[in-house]
Amino acid sequence: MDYDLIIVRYGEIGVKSPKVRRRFENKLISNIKRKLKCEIDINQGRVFLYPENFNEACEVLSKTMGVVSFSPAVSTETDFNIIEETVNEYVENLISEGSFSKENSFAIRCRRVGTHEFSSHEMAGFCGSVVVKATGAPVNLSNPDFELFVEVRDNKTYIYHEKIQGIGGLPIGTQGKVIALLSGGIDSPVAAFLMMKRGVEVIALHFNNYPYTGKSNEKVLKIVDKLNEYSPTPIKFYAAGYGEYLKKCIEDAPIRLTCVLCKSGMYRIAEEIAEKEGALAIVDGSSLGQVASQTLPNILATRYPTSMPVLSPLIGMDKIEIEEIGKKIGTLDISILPAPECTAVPQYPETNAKLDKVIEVLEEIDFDAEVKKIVSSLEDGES
Ligand SMILES: Nc1ncnc2c1ncn2[C@@H]1O[C@H](COP(=O)(O)OP(=O)(O)OP(=O)(O)O)[C@@H](O)[C@H]1O
Repeated sequence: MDYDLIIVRYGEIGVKSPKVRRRFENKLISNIKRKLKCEIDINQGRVFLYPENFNEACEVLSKTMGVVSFSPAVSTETDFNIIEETVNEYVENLISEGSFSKENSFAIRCRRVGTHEFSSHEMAGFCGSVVVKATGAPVNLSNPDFELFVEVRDNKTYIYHEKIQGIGGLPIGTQGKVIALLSGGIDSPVAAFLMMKRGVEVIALHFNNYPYTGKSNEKVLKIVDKLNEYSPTPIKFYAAGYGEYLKKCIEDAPIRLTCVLCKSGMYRIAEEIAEKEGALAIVDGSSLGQVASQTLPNILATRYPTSMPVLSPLIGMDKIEIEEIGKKIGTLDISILPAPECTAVPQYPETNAKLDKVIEVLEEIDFDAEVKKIVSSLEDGES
């Protein structure tokens, strides 16, 4: 099919006040433009894209936050004779591509914006009769095999047959920045993705537990690369060397508390980076009860030293639900690549941490000084 343009629909942006809406629309357009060189118009709640390569454009739109659905379309003038010609040509192309035949029942779905001497119902009836005349296919308005969409907007009319689903959400960059704790496991990439979908710019922070895990950051960098497919700009990546701090926790604190102290340190360091980067929250992949560190007492104890909000978008999800999202967005395949387990995890990790005891231990290990040390030696850079 020789398309002229792609019609892009966005959802929640449409219900904002005009000022906010304009800002969100501009962000959506600039995000698309960062990934795709093409002319873009915006009009009456729709974005119109005029790409050179339609496959590439569809690929970009399917990974752009804020896009609810999109349709490659042909455009024509709002004139019955020209519409008849265009519908005939469109249907001919569909038949030769094998996507429609006279055996398929069909319906015309018409929308109309502007002032015209016909109703959308009349236009649908007209286009339906054109298709019947050309193909002999039966009309079925309630349960058709095939739908052809005719969208009349003032003096322009658009014809398309596909509504390709996008991710939805809000354009990245409309909701500020967060620091996402990215482990290389299954959950944290999904958590980061869900926050990106709500319009935040994510800065990734990984803790390298070497020598208690492998030395390489390769796996987590692959995950960042995958998340980059959904981001208009490359995600900034920080890697913190965490082995020395873990050694201190193991040697100088009750062994059962290692995971609690490990997580507390992550949040505190994330908070320091957030302040430097102008981020207003921390995101992690906690899911209640999934592992020892994710019980309610431990969540309270680990977050205590941090005053910044820690957002856990997976907190109420089951592992299967999380894995399904990971699969859909392409991070799961990377997350399940083999990697050494962390050997700093004690045999019996604390699942019922007592806050006053944790506070006491944090003082004993001079937590703040440890955090400072790690922050000052951070490696940062774009992934
Ligand atoms: N090495 C790490 N670097 C950065 N963040 C981490 C690291 N380890 C854990 N986290 C953060 O803490 C969250 C909870 O980690 P935990 O190890 O308790 O659970 P998990 O189910 O193994 O998480 P994941 O599947 O994301 O690895 C992770 O989702 C992630 O956000």
